[in-house]
Amino acid sequence: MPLKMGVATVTMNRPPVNSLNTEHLETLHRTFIRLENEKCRGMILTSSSPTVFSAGLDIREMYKPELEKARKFWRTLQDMWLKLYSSPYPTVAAINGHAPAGGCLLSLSCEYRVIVPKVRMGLNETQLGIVAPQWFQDCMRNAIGEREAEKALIAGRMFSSEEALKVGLVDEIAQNKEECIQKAEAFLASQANLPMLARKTVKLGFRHQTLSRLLTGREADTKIFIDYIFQPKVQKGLEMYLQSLSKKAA
Ligand SMILES: CCCCC/C=C\C/C=C\C/C=C/C(=O)SCCNC(=O)CCNC(=O)[C@H](O)C(C)(C)COP(=O)(O)OP(=O)(O)OC[C@H]1O[C@@H](n2cnc3c(N)ncnc32)[C@H](O)[C@@H]1OP(=O)(O)O
Repeated sequence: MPLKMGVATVTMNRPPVNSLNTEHLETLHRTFIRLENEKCRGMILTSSSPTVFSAGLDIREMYKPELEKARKFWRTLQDMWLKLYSSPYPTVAAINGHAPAGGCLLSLSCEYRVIVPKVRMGLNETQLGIVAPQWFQDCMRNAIGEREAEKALIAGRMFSSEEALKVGLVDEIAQNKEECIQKAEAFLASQANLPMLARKTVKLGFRHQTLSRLLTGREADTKIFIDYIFQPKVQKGLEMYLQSLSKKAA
């Protein structure tokens, strides 16, 4: 995590697709805490993969899990998201590859998004037979508005880079990762002279409702997750999805 002029670039590096298991989520959470403690001036979130930003939650954490491990997984996801979404420093996602589901959530939790061409992003949970949790939905709604979010979430729509720009899911398209990082740095530079306290207060004001919805209902949210994924038909769906992903590789 190099800090250049107080700006950190956090590069996810969990091959092959940066899927988010408990350990990876813990690493991200610790990183965001450290950045806050070190009074970082801005953060760029990106990926070491040339084709994938993040494939979202690691489906193997939800497929036939032990109950306590599944609970821990979900609480760690909540912790990581609460830290990122409420970060006092400016955040940019340099989306240098596909960003389905939890990968899309990561980018939506940043303040500004730059994407490379020819990749897809969105909350595709419905297509997997699972449901994007309320706070995932809130992040999408906050980015693109009620009507577009409702349509996208019901369909589990994956947007192309161009479609994402058109609907406001991302702020800019860059030609490649290098340009993506340059544009991310330019956004952070545009924020650098703003009084930090005022900036942070306005950001948290906008995000307060979404954050408190989870903060006041964390246990209930965990229970909803557990009850949902332990349903036999949901497990069957996850099994088939995992098989389809593996078959693709074969
Ligand atoms: C109100 C009620 C609310 C109830 C809430 C309850 C439940 C909801 C809970 C959570 C919400 C879920 C959020 C999620 O994030 S679910 C994950 C969704 N992710 C996806 O659908 C992406 C799947 N992956 C892909 O589409 C592709 O892999 C890719 C990202 C486009 C990359 O393609 P590429 O061709 O480069 O790679 P491969 O497809 O060959 O994959 C390589 C390798 O990785 C494995 N893999 C891919 N994605 C995942 C994943 N998300 N988890 C685990 N493993 C993954 C894939 O199987 C391959 O493995 P192999 O061993 O075969 O090499």
